[in-house]
Amino acid sequence: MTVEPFSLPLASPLETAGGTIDERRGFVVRSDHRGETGVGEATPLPGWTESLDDCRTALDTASVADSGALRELDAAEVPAARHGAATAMLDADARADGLPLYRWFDADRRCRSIPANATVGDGTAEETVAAAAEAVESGFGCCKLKVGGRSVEEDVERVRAVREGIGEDVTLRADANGAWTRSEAESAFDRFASLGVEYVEQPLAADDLAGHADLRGGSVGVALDESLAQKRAGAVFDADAADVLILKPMVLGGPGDAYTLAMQARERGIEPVVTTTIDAVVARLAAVHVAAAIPDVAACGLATGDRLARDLAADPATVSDGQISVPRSAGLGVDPSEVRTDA
Ligand SMILES: O=C(O)CCC(=O)c1ccccc1C(=O)O
Ligand SMILES: [Mg+2]
Repeated sequence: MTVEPFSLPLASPLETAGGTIDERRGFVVRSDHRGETGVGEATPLPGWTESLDDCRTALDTASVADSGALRELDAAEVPAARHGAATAMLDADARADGLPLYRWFDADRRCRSIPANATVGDGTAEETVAAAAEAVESGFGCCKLKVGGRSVEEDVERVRAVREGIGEDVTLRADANGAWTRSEAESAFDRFASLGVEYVEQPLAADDLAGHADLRGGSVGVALDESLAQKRAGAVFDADAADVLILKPMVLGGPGDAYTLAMQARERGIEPVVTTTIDAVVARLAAVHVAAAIPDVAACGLATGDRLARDLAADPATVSDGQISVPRSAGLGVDPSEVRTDA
């Protein structure tokens, strides 16, 4: 296994209630397995995963373990490092079996494209309406707005302005990134109901599973994201705390773990939604394959590639009309030799 660092600036930083993401640093991982070279990506996001230093240390340690690198990497401790190594192995496996990765997960499936939501960062009402309108203009049928960075009053006005600007037919979601108190969340949910908001991601702090369970039951759903990063999925299931689970393969330890969790969620009547952590092309492709393996998947947060100023390779999973095309070639759909950290 080889490990190569990269650093990619964002052309359009993502403003959230938890801060601004303006650069992504990580590692390209290559691994020889079953006669194929597979490629993976470990792009940690502190707060969500281990730090960049801890990721590097874990990958270096795993790469000198001559077999079973994956066994050295604990999904709870170093999820991004494990994602990098696991993706490289899966890419090689799927290549060896001549299947696109999503069909390596489920050979019976055929999927040409998956629906995506547009991701609209925090901003003034005018900025938010402009970004949402541009997304709808380009064909997105679902927009996710970052909220929680300003007062509930202001966020309600932002969402109202967007709803008026884009009409009734576009699905609207919000993501508070854990910013609200229980009473702020209750008032936001009341007001969002009449604006047709489908669900709010992480309205409350990650550890408040009981508070999230109490918010459920109305027309606005509860989606958990940070809670899943912090807690075991079993605790989220046991608390009946979610209508929707946000699955970020980079946070969960890899594409295989994310796929397994998606299927477990479905069995419990919880809708899985796959998203990136604003990753480079290799990890975005892995997430696209996880989403493609889920029958009738809901719109996913995977249209994030255009935020990067440059990338590790050309992206074969193109976005058009709010749909992401699913690569049909074996593995992830990118040639490992075309993945370059100095691009
Ligand atoms: O879900 C999306 O639309 C894009 C991904 C996204 O919002 C995100 C990206 C990086 C870190 C956290 C988050 C988040 O969902 O909170
Ligand atoms: Mg989120």
